[in-house]
Amino acid sequence: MAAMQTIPVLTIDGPSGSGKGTISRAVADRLGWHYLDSGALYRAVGLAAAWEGLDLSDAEAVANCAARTDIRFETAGEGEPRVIVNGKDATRLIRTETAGAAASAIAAHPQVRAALVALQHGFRRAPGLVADGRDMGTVIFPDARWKVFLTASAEERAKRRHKQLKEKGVSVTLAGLLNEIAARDERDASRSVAPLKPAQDAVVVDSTGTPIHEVVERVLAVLPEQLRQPRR
Ligand SMILES: Nc1ncnc2c1ncn2[C@@H]1O[C@H](COP(=O)(O)OP(=O)(O)O)[C@@H](O)[C@H]1O
Ligand SMILES: Nc1ccn([C@H]2C[C@H](O)[C@@H](COP(=O)(O)OP(=O)(O)O)O2)c(=O)n1
Repeated sequence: MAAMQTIPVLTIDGPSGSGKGTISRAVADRLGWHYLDSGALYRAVGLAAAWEGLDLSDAEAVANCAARTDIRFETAGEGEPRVIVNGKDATRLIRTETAGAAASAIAAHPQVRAALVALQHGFRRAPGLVADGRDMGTVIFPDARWKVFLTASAEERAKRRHKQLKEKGVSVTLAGLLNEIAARDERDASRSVAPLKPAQDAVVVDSTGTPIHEVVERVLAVLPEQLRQPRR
């Protein structure tokens, strides 16, 4: 346990579309650290529960499903790792807005969150971890050395998501996305367990109007100089 606590963690929490995944992967790559996409775990459980035809409001049933769902991340070169759920490649499926809404619904159950704690702690491996989510700095890694809360205006987040989905060939309206984002923000921030809010000791980074490379530098600036040396 003591050895585990010495492994450094940088947490990056924030609302949907704030750029957590993009920035966390880039920062983890620059540092040569592991990356935890905790949202993908909730999305995978939402999907597995839907595959089993479970009622997503049934906390016990979904928590049991979370405990027995096999979730693997497979990194193959550049880009997003593939996400394998119960042996099926769910990389694309988990990214749909439907899967996002299912994830947000099942994530409100304390029993489901509890079922995923040990799995998330297991990602803390040398030389370090960048953990991306909603409660990384508040609940899962409260002892993390560095904590960032990444935000952007709801309009900008909806525009980013719109562009991202359009590039994937998914057709959605900007107005519809803005509504979805506002509803998900509200549900994630108002739930009683692990609500979306900055940890007291988090540095808030607002990325509205800031290009990706600049946001990466602003997040890296939270870490000490010697860790930021380029690896190659
Ligand atoms: N600072 C930024 N400026 C413009 N687009 C961004 C920025 N950060 C992220 N994006 C884009 O916004 C979309 C959502 O980013 P993502 O990392 O998936 O956010 P999150 O994980 O917080 O939901 C992606 O298409 C990404 O390329
Ligand atoms: N640590 C986490 C991560 C995600 N969740 C929930 C809340 C979110 O609405 C869903 C999906 O999270 P994800 O980070 O993949 O979603 P976005 O990419 O930010 O839209 O899961 C959570 O409750 N706790």
